[in-house]
Formats: sequence, structure tokens, C-alpha cells
Amino acid sequence: MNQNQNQTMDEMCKEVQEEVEKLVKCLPKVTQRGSSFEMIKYQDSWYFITGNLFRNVVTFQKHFVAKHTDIIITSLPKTGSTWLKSLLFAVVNRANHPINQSPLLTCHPQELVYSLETDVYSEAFPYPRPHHLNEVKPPRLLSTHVPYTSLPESIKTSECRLLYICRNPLDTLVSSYYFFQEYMKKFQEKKQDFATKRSLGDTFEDFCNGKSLFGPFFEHVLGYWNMSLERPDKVLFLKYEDLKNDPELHLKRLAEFIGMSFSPKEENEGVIKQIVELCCIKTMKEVNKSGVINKFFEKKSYFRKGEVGDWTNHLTPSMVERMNKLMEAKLEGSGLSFKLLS
Ligand SMILES: Nc1ncnc2c1ncn2[C@@H]1O[C@H](COP(=O)(O)OS(=O)(=O)O)[C@@H](OP(=O)(O)O)[C@H]1O
Repeated sequence: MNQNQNQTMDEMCKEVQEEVEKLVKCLPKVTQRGSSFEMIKYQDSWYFITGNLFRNVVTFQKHFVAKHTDIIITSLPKTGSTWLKSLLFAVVNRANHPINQSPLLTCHPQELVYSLETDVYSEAFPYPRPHHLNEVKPPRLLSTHVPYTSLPESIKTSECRLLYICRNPLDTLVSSYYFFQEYMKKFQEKKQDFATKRSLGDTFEDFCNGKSLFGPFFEHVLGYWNMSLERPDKVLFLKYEDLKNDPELHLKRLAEFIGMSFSPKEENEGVIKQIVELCCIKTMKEVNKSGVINKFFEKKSYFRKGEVGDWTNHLTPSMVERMNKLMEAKLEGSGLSFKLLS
């Protein structure tokens, strides 16, 4: 945390709060279709103002200081970041304990890789708060959904490395829709008055209009894609679909990228395979079948189906056609594409 030496945590929070209040007064806002969640457009991306997300993002942006040794997972929500967290943790810590005693067999990946947007003010904050991150042994394993352009300067200028994971837009939006439904059920149980009629059609419409959380989707993906081309030593660009197709190959790429390649001995002993199995959705579901994160989110809600192409079960042909057109227009000339099965 870039906390002025004389500034207490309370003073820093007050300063951020004042700034957030100013921004909320002057920046564009919309209400999500079919819900009463308000979003704010900040530096061309959308954040919830309902809840603490926006305040947490501003805190992260203003006060987080990267170290050269940091490894940061970056992604849009619901693109496979929890899976990547488990893989990264397992690769980095493989010498510290045998695979069958991995903390991943008792902890949720979100408890092992620190989200930089988690509510630093909340009593529920389950792991070192960002101002305690200085005490975490290197390499610090961190994550954020913030677009490249809005990352704190120190992340861009330090030698820290970014692992970006993306996923085809249709599976991403179906996954977001189901996660939001879970959220809504929880609010209903707590008798909090949020409208809960947000349909898959509403989610689709907001998504296509660029009004998705941390979105617009294509701008987010392209921001990291272009950086991965410009600075391949800084940003490793991964696709969920490629990981599903050949997890061992991409795990090796990941290990090489962070400077922790698998040795021939490890390869012969099947370490890569063991890590893939440790982190597979079946194991993760079993380990995380009960319990909550941040006193609110069911651990199991981060592991739904984990498939490529689940959108075929949910979206209409006209939705798919519209998304295909949008995708072609947005990605034209970028060298990036997503295969949408039909
Ligand atoms: N181990 C593993 N293997 C394969 N797939 C996995 C794994 N863990 C999570 N998932 C699937 O990833 C989707 C959730 O994405 P995120 O983890 O990025 O969500 S979040 O933003 O952190 O809330 C969500 O996708 P859907 O199943 O399509 O909803 C999860 O099921």
C-alpha cells in the first residue's frame, strides 16, 4: 500500500471515500437492466456503485504499489480466473509441499491468491489486507479484473508479470448470468430490496451495449491482448478454451513465463499432470462444496459447469448472430479471435 508514512489507514480511507463521492456525483451512471444495481462509468469501464466495488477499485488504483516479483492474474469476471489461481498457486508452491498435501485441498483458490479489489475495509476480509501485503513472502500472487489502462502505474512500470485469461464472450456472459442469480438469491434471503428480474436477455443486452462489469468486454480483452503482443515478457495471454483443450501445454507455458519451468525430472515424474488433476473442476467442487468467502459468497458458486460451449444450451440463434457480428467488428485486424461453436 502506498500509504503516506504519517497517514493512518483511517485517514487514507477517508480520503478515498471523499474522492469516490466526488466521482459519483460527476461521472455517468446507469442502472443494470432488470436489477436495481447502479453502475458508474470510470475511465471507460463500468463498476458497481451498489456495494463497495467502486471504492475498492479506486483504493487499489491509488494506493497499491507493485513489486518486481509480483505475479498478477488479470481477467474479466467469469473467464476462468479461479481455475488459473489454483494452477498458479500449485506451480509456484510445488516445492513447498507434496501435491497430496497442497493447501488447495483445504482452501478455496480465492483464499490463496489475493484479489486486489476485495473490500479492504470489511471485517470479513479473509487474508492480509493490501496494506499488509508488504509482509507476504515473494512472489506475491495477486489478481484483479481492472482493465489494463486503469491499472496502477507501478504495475505497468515494474517488472511484475501479468497472466491474462479470457474466454469466449458467450460462455462468459452465461456464466456471469448464473453467478448473478446466486447473488440475487442471497440478497433475497437477507430481505434486501434489489429488483431480481434480471433475465439472460437483460444480461445479453447490457453486454452487447458494453455495459458489463469491468467491461466493455472486447475493449478489456484487446487492452491485454495488445500489451501481450507489445510486451510478451510482461503479459502472458491465455484462453480458457485452450486451457481446457490442452491444460498441460499451457501449464508449461505459464511455468516458463514466470521463470519456474518444470525440469525434465519433474516432467518424467508426472508433476504437470498431477497439478492439472489437483486443479480440475471435479476436485475443486469436492474441496469447496461448503463454506463461504467474505461471509457472503458460497465457495461452490465459483465452480458451476466448467465447460466450453454451455452457451448453446441457453442462447437463441439471433443472440448468437448478433454476438458474432459484434465480435467480428470489434476484433477485426487485431489478430485475436474466438471460435464460437454452432
Ligand atoms: N478448475 C476449473 N476448471 C474449469 N473451469 C473452472 C474451474 N474452476 C472454475 N471454473 C469455471 O470458471 C467460471 C468462473 O470464472 P471465474 O473463476 O473467473 O469467476 S470469478 O470472476 O472469479 O467470479 C465458471 O464457469 P461456468 O461453469 O461456465 O459458469 C466455473 O465453473
